[in-house]
Amino acid sequence: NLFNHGRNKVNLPPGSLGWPILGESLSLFRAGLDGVPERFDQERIEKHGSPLVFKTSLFGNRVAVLCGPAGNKFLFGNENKLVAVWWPFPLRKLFGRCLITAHGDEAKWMRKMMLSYLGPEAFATHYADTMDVVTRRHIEIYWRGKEEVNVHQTVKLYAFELACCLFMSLEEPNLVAKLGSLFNIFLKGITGLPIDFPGTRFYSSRKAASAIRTELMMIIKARRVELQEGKASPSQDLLSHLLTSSDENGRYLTEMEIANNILILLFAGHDTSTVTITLLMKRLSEHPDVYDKVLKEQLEIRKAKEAGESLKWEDIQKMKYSWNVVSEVMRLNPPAIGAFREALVDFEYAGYTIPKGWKLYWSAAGTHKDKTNFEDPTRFDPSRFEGTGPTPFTFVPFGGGPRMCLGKEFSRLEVLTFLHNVVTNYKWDLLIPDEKIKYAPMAIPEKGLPVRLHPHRV
Ligand code: HEM
Repeated sequence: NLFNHGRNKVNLPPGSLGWPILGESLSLFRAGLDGVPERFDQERIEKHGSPLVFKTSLFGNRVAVLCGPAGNKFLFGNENKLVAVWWPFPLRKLFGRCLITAHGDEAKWMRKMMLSYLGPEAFATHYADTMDVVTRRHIEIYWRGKEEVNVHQTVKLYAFELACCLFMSLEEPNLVAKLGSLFNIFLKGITGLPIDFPGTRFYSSRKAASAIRTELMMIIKARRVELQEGKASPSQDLLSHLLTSSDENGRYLTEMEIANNILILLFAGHDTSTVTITLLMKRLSEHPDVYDKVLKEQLEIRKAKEAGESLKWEDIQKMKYSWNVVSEVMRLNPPAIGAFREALVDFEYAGYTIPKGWKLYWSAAGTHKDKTNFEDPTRFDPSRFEGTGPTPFTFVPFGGGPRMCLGKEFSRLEVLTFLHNVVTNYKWDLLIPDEKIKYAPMAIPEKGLPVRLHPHRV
């Protein structure tokens, strides 16, 4: 143990460990609530004079924050060697055995299995149509004929319905609504303190997670029977795929592991996509010139299709300008502000020692708002993504390396399909101009972005 060597004093990174137990967690929360999570990094880099790394303490853990592209590259490149993915306790406890708590070969296997359903090929062959159909249905039910819409609330519903449909072929409105309301209770306990007795958020969240698991287990068991009887197909959706795929030793996921993995996908894909679409609509309304260019690109795609024909994989590939706009939205407000790793061994970084067991943090918010990576970093400017785009490891909304976001492609398709359908139908005004964005821990406009809709005249 490094700390027992009186003679070899360990050279820890500069920084403060703050208060006992709480550490500097409150500063991080406060920076988020003020809408500037990057302030946490910026203040410490300035104070301690190291642009590369500083130490802090968060949620009872000693943490080294590795800053900027060099830190991102180091952490993404050393997964399973010097570091391994790590999530704070409430998450690990609530999700049980699944991808985010698995490491090494097991994590690789689970990722591969899920990716074969979330990657571009699956989209192209299995569900491009379905995604567009579900999106149009959502617009018909929740947007058509309305003068005003609360974007965040409505899109939340959309993301959940879409995931239920594509992951489990679940469309029965009452069951989706029941799962949705349980899921919202579940989400509230994920980032709070893990205090577990009746009345606390964590307790309600744990109860909601177990009620969702019970529902999922019923769906999984029913599907297993349908598959055995030939009434469902192995490639029908993610659920069938997980039930019928094994590793090279013939190991299948248990039903509980399948339920936990579906829960993690619902969680990881829910607020992230919702936030991206909500802030995209905010920026498009604030920048009419950008809106016009996006509309032009989307109308060209629409015009090349028959009336009512669904979007195809090739159409999504043509949405280049639109994707630059989405990227700039995620640069300014990364839906996930960063993520953690754990040190597997003692190692050196930038001349400092990081002891085994310490946690490490990479910060998308800090990297994206640093003027050494992006000129005039608070200005909204999609042209940054033209040509070769940002330099490697400076734009990291999805992380990188072996634990990069598994839903990167899925969310690209989801956001662009939604964007296509919303801009070709509407222009909109913000009912609260300059609505403040706060992070708790994900970015949301304070009142959920109420907008007034103006349907295009046809
Ligand atoms: C705009 C949308 C999204 C953003 C910005 C985003 C961002 C991220 C980030 C930053 C991570 C952590 C990577 C790390 O630890 O280094 C992550 C992990 C993950 N994401 Fe996403 N995500 C998005 C959408 C989705 C969607 C739609 C899904 C599922 C369909 C998904 C599934 C996952 C999973 C399963 C992980 C854990 C991967 C692992 O530990 O191996 N994400 N995401």
